[in-house]
Amino acid sequence: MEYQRMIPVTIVTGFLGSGKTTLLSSLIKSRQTRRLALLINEFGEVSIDGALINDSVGGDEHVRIHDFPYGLIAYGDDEHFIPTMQAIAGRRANVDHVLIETSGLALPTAVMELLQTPELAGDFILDATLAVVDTPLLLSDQFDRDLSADSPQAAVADSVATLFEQQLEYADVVVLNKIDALDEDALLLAEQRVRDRAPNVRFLELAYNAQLDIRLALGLRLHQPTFTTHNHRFTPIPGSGAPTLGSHARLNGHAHSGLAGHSHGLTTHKHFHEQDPGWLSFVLRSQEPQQAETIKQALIEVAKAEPLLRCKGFILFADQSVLVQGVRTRVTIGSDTAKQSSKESELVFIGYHLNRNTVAELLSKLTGTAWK
Ligand SMILES: Nc1nc2c(ncn2[C@@H]2O[C@H](COP(=O)(O)OP(=O)(O)OP(=O)(O)O)[C@@H](O)[C@H]2O)c(=O)[nH]1
Repeated sequence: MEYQRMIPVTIVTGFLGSGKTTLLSSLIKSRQTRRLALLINEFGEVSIDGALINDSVGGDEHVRIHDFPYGLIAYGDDEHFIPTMQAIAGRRANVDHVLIETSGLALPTAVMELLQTPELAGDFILDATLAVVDTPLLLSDQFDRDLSADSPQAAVADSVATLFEQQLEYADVVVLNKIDALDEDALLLAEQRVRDRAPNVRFLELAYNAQLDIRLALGLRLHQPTFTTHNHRFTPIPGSGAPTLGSHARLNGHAHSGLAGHSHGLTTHKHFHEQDPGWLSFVLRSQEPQQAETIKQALIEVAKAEPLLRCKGFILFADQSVLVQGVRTRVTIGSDTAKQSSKESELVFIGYHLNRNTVAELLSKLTGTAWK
């Protein structure tokens, strides 16, 4: 039988808004000669990430994007994942690496399992699973449980913490992101918090401005059958100027052997998070032009008042549509403008038991414009 090269797959996971798409965009820019296929999965019904990555690709024929809105990649009810992967396998001569961005509410296990099914196992091999962490949120206890009361807020915190911990648990590599304003002590504390939650993580990497050296992200071969027990070493990026974490020595010596696959009992795990009906996403639209500062403050107020974890989309100002990104109460109005002119603002909201009418009313009141 003719030998067929297995195509390596990297899964990029991480909680809502941790910076997966931004990180992938920067990886694409540093791809050099690698030919990439990207599968982008979002929880919301409107694909924002796919559009942003498409902008980064800018017509590069060696990078192909496959968009999966609706957030349910790799579940039984997703009929596109296996055919898409098979089509990628069909053009294997032109694909060096597959990157899969899961939705911020997904565990990577569903994808990991599917890679082992008969339809895909002969063509793909898991390279590594990366979990991207919003480090400032980790440091401000936003992924901690609220043990103080049996309240709706505690339920949100509990659901967030569970998901966050499990994303870390299944990761080979944890990427500390959004660290541009953090000092060494803060980084060490963040490392400790990750290790407390996920002692088996093999690598911890630092992404300044959502940039990761591509050699630390792709081609890690952490799941190759030929791997035998060995020590890992952390090698600082040459010339990057990035400080190393003081305790990187502890990253060495995490022993694994044989197949080196995850021993997390994948088949027994119920992927309940994406099926947890508490997590909701909806889109609100407005036809009236918005004011930048007003909409920004309004979104911050909504995030303070309601269980809103993420919002993103394009806002129509007087003469153009501009990207808006909200991660909890941190809202930024970007410099990116929509490629296609739009006659309305369109925002995706994601939250836990988030009420659409309440958000629409609040946003309408705070902006003095109709949102529905
Ligand atoms: N300051 C700073 N902001 C960042 C960094 N990485 C990402 N962001 C911002 O964080 C927000 C969310 O980034 P995304 O890349 O869309 O996050 P995501 O994980 O893909 O989000 P979801 O797909 O919705 O889960 C955006 O406003 C980014 O500009 C970083 O390293 N530093």
